[in-house]
Amino acid sequence: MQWSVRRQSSWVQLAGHQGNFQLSEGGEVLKRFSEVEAVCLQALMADPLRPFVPQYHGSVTKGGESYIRLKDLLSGLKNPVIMDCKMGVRTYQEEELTKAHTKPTLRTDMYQKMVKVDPTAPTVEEHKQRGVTKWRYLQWRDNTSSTATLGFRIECIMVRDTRDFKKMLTPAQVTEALLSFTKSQLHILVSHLLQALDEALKESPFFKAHEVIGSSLLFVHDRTSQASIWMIDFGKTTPSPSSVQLRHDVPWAEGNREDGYLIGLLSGGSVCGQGTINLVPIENLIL
Ligand SMILES: O=P(O)(O)O[C@H]1[C@H](O)[C@@H](OP(=O)(O)O)[C@H](OP(=O)(O)O)[C@@H](OP(=O)(O)O)[C@H]1O
Ligand SMILES: Nc1ncnc2c1ncn2[C@@H]1O[C@H](COP(=O)(O)OP(=O)(O)O)[C@@H](O)[C@H]1O
Repeated sequence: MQWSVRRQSSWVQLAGHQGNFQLSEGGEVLKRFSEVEAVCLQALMADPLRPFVPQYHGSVTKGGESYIRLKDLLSGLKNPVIMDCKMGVRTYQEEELTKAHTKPTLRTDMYQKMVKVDPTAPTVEEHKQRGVTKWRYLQWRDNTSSTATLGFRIECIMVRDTRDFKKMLTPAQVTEALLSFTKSQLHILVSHLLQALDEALKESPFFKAHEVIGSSLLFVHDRTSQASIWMIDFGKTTPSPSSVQLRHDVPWAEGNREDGYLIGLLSGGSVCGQGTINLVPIENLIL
């Protein structure tokens, strides 16, 4: 996942794969087609979670590429503030672990991403091979972020503001402005939206029957009364085996398929509720 901010007019892509999205007409975005994601979105359109999922309009082929058509969640917002939180206690599928054990493929790009963050993270052997398996990389990312402990991690926050900052002089002033602004929205997000989402998840046949891996909650507000939370990215969300009844609120152990989604929702809600937003280092706020 890149910490990228790409802007096409007012549209912003906070995270995710480069080149996966295209802005389309009529308040839609196009996301590179994935069968797994399309099947999930189709099912979600008839599920209690529908109000929390961008409207799905089927697929389209453009320039020889297939895309999923989604409602543009930023459409109509002048100065959106967006936060992408990746949910769950792990971001790799169990199949990735099996592959790492049985048929390991070494990824040089992931080794390089790892070394860039922490040159001491790879083992002696990984340094020698200049590669790590995808499972090893994703697990390392989970363990070195809040994913494994809190059940979610903040991928990126973006604040756009057209207020006049010219006379805002000191770092303290800027910090205070940012924090007070974000804080004032937390109340809305926590008390209303997170609770409503929690209730919808508990009612949802889709949620009961799916292992939700690597999916994000996209928080969007525009500093007015408009605030929303959206479930996005179902590229690694798959039906759980019929023999497994997922709870979503217990830790993962190999074979139990648990994703820990509700652990993340609960801890995210309590972090926000206490107003302790210092979980997000200031340098990660992109203006
Ligand atoms: O965020 P960083 O540390 O860059 O790592 C990324 C994210 O984990 C991506 O997950 P997501 O799409 O949920 O953000 C994952 O894509 P997958 O969805 O394919 O697992 C990428 O795997 P590769 O696409 O194999 O590189 C991996 O390189
Ligand atoms: N329907 C949407 N409307 C507006 N922005 C979106 C929408 N879906 C995704 N995005 C933006 O794109 C980013 C990456 O989305 P995601 O589905 O996670 O991509 P990937 O599968 O490549 O990881 C999000 O963080 C968000 O900023």
